[in-house]
Amino acid sequence: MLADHHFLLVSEIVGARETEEEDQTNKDGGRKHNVLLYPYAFTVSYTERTKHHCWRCKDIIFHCLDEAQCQQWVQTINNQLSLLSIRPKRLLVYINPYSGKQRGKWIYEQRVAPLFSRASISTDVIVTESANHARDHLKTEVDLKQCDGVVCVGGDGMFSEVVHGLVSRTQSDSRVDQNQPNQDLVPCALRIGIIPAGSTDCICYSTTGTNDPVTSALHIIMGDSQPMDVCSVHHNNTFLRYSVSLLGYGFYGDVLTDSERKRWMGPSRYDFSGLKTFLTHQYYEGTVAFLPAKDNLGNPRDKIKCRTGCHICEQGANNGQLLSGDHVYKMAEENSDEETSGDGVWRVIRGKFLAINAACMSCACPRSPRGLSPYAHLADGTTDLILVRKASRLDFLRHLIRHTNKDDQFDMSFVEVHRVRRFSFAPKHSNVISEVDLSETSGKKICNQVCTAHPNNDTGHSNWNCDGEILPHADIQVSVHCQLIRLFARGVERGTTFDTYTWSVIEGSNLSWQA
Ligand SMILES: CCCCCCCCCCCCC/C=C/[C@@H](O)[C@H](COP(=O)(O)O)NC(C)=O
Ligand SMILES: Nc1ncnc2c1ncn2[C@@H]1O[C@H](COP(=O)(O)OP(=O)(O)O)[C@@H](O)[C@H]1O
Ligand SMILES: [Ca+2]
Repeated sequence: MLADHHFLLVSEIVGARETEEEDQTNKDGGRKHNVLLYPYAFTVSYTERTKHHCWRCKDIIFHCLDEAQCQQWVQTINNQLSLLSIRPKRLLVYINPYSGKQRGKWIYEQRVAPLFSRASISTDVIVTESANHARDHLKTEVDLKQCDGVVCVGGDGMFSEVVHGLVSRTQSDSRVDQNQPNQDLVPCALRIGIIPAGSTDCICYSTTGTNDPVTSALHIIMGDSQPMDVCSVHHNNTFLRYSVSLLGYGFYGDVLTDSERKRWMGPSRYDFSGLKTFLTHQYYEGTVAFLPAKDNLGNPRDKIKCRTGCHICEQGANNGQLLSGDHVYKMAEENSDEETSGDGVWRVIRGKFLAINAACMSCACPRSPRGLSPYAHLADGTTDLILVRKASRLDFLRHLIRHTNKDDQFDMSFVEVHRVRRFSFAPKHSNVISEVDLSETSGKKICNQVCTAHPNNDTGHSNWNCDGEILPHADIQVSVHCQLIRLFARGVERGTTFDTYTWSVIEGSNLSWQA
């Protein structure tokens, strides 16, 4: 072999192959003498980090004296890779051809499939024909033992379909009843990969640090694994949906409701509906009850970001956030003497809100690079509950704009934020008796609220935006299920000076990180 040195970690190699003739002359053009001295060559593809959390697949060509040596190198490298059991070998791929700018199929075929084939991954590809095609296929038809993971090509809605399919299938295979709000759910065995091709791509961005299809494909190939929390949403004792990113009532619910009628506009429908909803300036009255998270999981303003190998998420998993163990929890009215920082005390807040948002992860996306709750964690078993009370248009605008820059959107008198394990909401004008009782085992009614019957149930209510789907009920109960699913991702890697600083504060030592 030629003495041109390259160090490659096996764990960062995508695959090896004998170099095609055109590659030898094109890519290795500057080294024509190599071809004469060493006529045989093989190419090793590997991942390289570039800017802004993006990864690229690079090639190195190695030259050999004889063909047998060349083949042996290729075989040895690929054998080593096949021993890495964390890497997927068979994937089930769902493509939503209508996501975002309708480029999902092109993105997959042109940018992702060639990488999978380099990594010797075999795929079953399904282009969906209607909404819920992927969900129902996973729920009933697929033999899950026949693949090592599921990949969705699309936006947050498509990811949500795959989560619903996999989580529901796992529960029904284990005979677990999803309708019980207190039920501990069985974690899904298969990992999920997201190839971003949607309108918001918040889940991909929050778990990889970017919305780049090639980066996501490389995380899948490397067999990365990132556990993630899932919220279950119930109305009384009926299961409604799961949520992994944003549950938003008021502003984000209204933006979504309006934007659904404008799907033809593509991703810019959210800007249009966002402006319209902002100008409408509607507020909603209701009662929020929540169970705060344990103190060791930090708080939404502690400036500790969730990063690869996050210690807060590790604590969350160790806390044993089993929902069925909640019987010791009791109830405290707001402003009561009850110790509210300790675990186990429900709090109740009544008011008029412009928005009620629960962010189970940062919800960072290209529109808001720090996200709705910049210090929320992917896998700690909690969600950050953000209450935006009635305020002037100008103040609300200042709050919204802060999502797009570096200023603290929570540092405003009408905004409060709590890290919670469970919460519930009851709108004021409801024609049902809203019974917010999440703790069946306690035998105590946590919050009983008899609301005034309203003649027209359509007025005075917003809708919940549940990861981009509109929920049919305003009064809901939400529980966070710690680390219920896993993604082919590793969380956002450290890299900036600020992150390194935060890290050293947590660890009490000066650890640095090379990106
Ligand atoms: C005046 C300036 C206002 C700017 C405010 C910017 C805040 C943006 C925060 C966005 C948080 C998005 C959370 C993710 C939601 C997705 O699940 C959902 C569905 O995304 P999808 O259509 O499936 O890609 N998208 C929306 C916008 O509701
Ligand atoms: N073939 C299809 N035809 C119509 N709708 C589909 C199809 N496949 C998936 N969907 C639905 O399209 C919606 C939006 O998908 P998503 O991938 O999130 O795109 P976007 O980010 O643009 O909203 C989801 O609710 C999903 O269930
Ligand atoms: Ca979380």
